[in-house]
Amino acid sequence: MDAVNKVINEDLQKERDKCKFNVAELTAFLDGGDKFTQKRREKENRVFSIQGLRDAVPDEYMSHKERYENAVRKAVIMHQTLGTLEDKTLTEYETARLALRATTSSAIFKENSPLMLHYSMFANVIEGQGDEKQREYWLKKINNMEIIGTYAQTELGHGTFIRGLETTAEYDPKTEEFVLNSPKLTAYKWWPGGLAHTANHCVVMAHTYSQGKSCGIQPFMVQIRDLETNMPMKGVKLGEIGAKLGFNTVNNGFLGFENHRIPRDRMLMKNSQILKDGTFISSPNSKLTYGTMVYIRVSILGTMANTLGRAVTIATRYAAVRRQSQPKPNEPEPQILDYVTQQHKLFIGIASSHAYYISCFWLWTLYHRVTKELAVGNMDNLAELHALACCLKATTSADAAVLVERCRLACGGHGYMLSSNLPQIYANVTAANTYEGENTVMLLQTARALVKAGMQVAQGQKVSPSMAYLADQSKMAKWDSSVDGIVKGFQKVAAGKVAACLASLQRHTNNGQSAEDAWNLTSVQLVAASEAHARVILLSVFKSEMDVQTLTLSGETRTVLFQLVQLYTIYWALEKVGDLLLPTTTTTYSVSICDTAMRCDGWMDETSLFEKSTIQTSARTGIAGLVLSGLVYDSAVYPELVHQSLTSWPLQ
Ligand SMILES: CC(C)(COP(=O)(O)OP(=O)(O)OC[C@H]1O[C@@H](n2cnc3c(N)ncnc32)[C@H](O)[C@@H]1OP(=O)(O)O)[C@@H](O)C(=O)NCCC(=O)NCCSC(=O)CCCC(=O)O
Ligand SMILES: Cc1cc2nc3c(=O)[nH]c(=O)nc-3n(C[C@H](O)[C@H](O)[C@H](O)COP(=O)(O)OP(=O)(O)OC[C@H]3O[C@@H](n4cnc5c(N)ncnc54)[C@H](O)[C@@H]3O)c2cc1C
Repeated sequence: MDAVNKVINEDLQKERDKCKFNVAELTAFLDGGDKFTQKRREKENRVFSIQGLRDAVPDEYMSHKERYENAVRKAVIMHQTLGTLEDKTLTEYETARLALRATTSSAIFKENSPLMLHYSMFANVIEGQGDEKQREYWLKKINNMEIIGTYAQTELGHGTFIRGLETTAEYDPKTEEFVLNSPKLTAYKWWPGGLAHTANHCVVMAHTYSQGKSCGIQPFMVQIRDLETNMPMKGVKLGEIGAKLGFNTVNNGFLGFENHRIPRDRMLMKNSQILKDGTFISSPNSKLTYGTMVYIRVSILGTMANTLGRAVTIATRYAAVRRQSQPKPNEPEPQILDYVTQQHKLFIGIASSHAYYISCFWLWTLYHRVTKELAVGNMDNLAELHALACCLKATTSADAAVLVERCRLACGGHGYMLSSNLPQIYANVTAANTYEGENTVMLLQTARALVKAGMQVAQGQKVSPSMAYLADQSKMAKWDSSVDGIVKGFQKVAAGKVAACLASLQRHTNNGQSAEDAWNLTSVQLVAASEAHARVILLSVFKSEMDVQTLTLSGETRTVLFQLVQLYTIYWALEKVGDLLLPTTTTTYSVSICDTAMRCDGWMDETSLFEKSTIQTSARTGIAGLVLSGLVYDSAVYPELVHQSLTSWPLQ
């Protein structure tokens, strides 16, 4: 340890010495307690002490094939090292929490492991979709690595639209088998990780038919390669999809079927069944088939916390050791960390990473509760979980990608070097904007739930807890610049946007548009409403969970954590200041600006501005007026926000 300390850069050491809180306490807080920090370290020490996991040559100097082989080699060592560490004494929540923090894999694979999908979606889909017998049979093989699997859903022609999948599984009662086919090129599975050369089994989502009728999309366990030779099974076509921005060691592949037969019991039958004679028994809720995606969307919040945490750690350390320019003559060049603009770039990354951890733990708790409810047939909270997972997955992955790129830029030229690892981290993080549900599509899913909730509020009905604030708007006091006050402001913004969406949908349908066209015409606002809702959740959960969870921490640690909460909140208040300063009462702006098409319960309806080109000029003038009146309306708030942001960002 002494030897290591001696080579630590002097500036970095000075920064560390300035720390006013107990680092071990904060670490244990994030891990969920000392016991878990210890478990995590044990895992890390085992992995990091293995010489064979260090690359002799940097990945980027290897050929594509060498990189893949090197990744497989390391994945095998990782499994041999960690495979036995499963701790039966932990609850599901604790295991998930530990897995979130113990991300040894990201230190070993720059572009992820070829077994990534085996551990995540493949194992989870058997857990969630298999009946008891199937779970018992397959999970043992999965845990022992007797088989290696992946999750094959996306096709060349369809990723988002699952109901449009073209792979078919037709039941043949004579042989009690399903016959799998890829009728067209667009029906080929395209993207699954590990499919190209690694996996010998996969769960295939296929459009299922029995007795000449569609039984919807169902999951099937399919052996795709011979376990001895690793060659494709009869009627199976496999290959690699090609080079990508990142994920190059994940071995993403394609898969096609030609009359490939599998036994009846390979359909995962926890939710839907096909009996021997071909009778189809449908799931109590067709969306249960999509359960694995919900699981991964929840875990993506943790992935974003870790990934952003890595990037901002690299960039902040760099900012401590890098010196540049000479603002004061005859004085040494300052550390770039002393520039407030540099702090502005980096500290929001630190705050966001913490916000995502906290939100992820919170969402896991809901996930585990809903999973338990589903096990006893209670579907009441599935829609809320889905709506939260979608918008939080989309918002955190979009923000994390922006912030990681900002970290890269904050390292100047060195951030452009692969040796900084920031380009690879960016490639990983930006992928999350697309995989597991493309972000716009995810936001539109949450928007569906928001629109429903908005209509329920209008009819005086109760809505789900995370959307209850939509009903409280009239009672709500004016927002202010405290953290809780800003959360209220964001609730007003989201409620206003939802109301504007409802009005726009109504107007379009009144004008004779179909519900689908009205939805499409309103979709830019729907996405904005959904994002605003996600901001409400992220801000309010960060604050409220911190309030409760930090009670036992020392004053110094609490202080720094609440500085992060404050920083995160003020940052987003300033980012969305236009939204926050728009007046939310009908009295602040009037019909005369550009007629009722522009307003909805006092909220500006942006679509109508674009649509009504004839009134665009007057509408623009109107916006200026609105913003001005907004400033008057909240004149006390804005300067205070700016002041607070400037004084609280440079954390001690
Ligand atoms: C776009 C949607 C969400 C819905 O599409 P749709 O065809 O309009 O759906 P629908 O059948 O009409 O249903 C709409 C209805 O279904 C509900 N719903 C949709 N998904 C869920 C869910 N998971 N849980 C609970 N409910 C769900 C929606 O809320 C709608 O409900 P509503 O009608 O409003 O009451 C869906 O098809 C979807 O999830 N698409 C995204 C595909 C995706 O995520 N693929 C992931 C592939 S695997 C992968 O990327 C691995 C990456 C690697 C890694 O993880 O590391
Ligand atoms: C790195 C990576 C790993 C992956 N791993 C796997 C895997 O292991 N297994 C697997 O099955 N899949 C995997 N995928 C596939 C991934 O899940 C899909 O790419 C994703 O679901 C998006 O689908 P798509 O590619 O068809 O995009 P599209 O749906 O074609 O999206 C293209 C554009 O169309 C827009 N769009 C589409 N539909 C709508 C709509 N209804 N309303 C508004 N806009 C819309 C989108 O917003 C987007 O801008 C992976 C993808 C990546 C990038």
